[in-house]
Amino acid sequence: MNKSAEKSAEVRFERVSLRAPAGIATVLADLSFAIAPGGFVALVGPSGAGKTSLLRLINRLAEPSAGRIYLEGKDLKQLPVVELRRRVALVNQESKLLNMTVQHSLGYPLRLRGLSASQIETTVLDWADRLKIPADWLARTEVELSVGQQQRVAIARSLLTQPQVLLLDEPTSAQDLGYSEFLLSLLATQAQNQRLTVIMANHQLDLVERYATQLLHLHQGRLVNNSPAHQVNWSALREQIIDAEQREQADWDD
Ligand SMILES: Nc1ncnc2c1ncn2[C@@H]1O[C@H](COP(=O)(O)OP(=O)(O)OP(=O)(O)O)[C@@H](O)[C@H]1O
Repeated sequence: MNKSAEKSAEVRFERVSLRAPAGIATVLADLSFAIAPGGFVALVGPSGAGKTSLLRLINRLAEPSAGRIYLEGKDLKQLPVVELRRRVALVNQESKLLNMTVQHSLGYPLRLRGLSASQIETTVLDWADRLKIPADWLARTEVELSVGQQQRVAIARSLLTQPQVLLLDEPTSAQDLGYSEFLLSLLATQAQNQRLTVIMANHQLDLVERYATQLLHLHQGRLVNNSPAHQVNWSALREQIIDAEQREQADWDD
């Protein structure tokens, strides 16, 4: 990697490995890559390849067993975790509303940042509208929402704090095609216009290929492809991932 790419990188991994917490199994092995500000990264690979683990490293829900991770050139370990998590938001696969109504849950991170009640209300209503969260959901609690509806609320809650980096773990897994398409297009616009850096694990390659600017392809914890999206042969990639998943399933069945 040349020096200017290193300097301008928003997120940079330098020979990062991760071992499973209890044991010697290597979950991620020797990963090095850089993501530019405003990049929209498709993080792909078969189930178990390490996508969730990689996302968890970036907001320090896990620590590398070797190597370093940088945010705007600063080692993550030198950033206070609270500051890091304000700058880097993670929407994981089971985001919860913590027993609050949707409206309270959306306002909660803004309250923590000290915004006034009227600023909170305006921001919440604005982002609910942008993410197509109907007004009648706002008074509901978790048990009154489907998994897909909870997923939308979790994404809105992360976006309204305007993070610098947004980590998304399968954000469209419970959405219909129309909403998935809408969401990716909204994220691409945020990336382009607001310089939001998006790193998204997603299995729906046919959708992802239309919006991503960079591909990170993991296989068994190793980075097997890091390319600008326009250089990727997406149909070959789809075949590769399906093959890997079928091989793993066959090994499992034997
Ligand atoms: N806490 C843990 N302890 C032991 N092994 C773990 C732990 N977390 C993850 N692993 C293992 O690390 C590997 C990568 O898991 P990870 O969840 O990151 O994969 P993934 O690519 O996100 O998969 P999926 O697409 O199914 O969500 C798997 O083999 C998993 O079993």
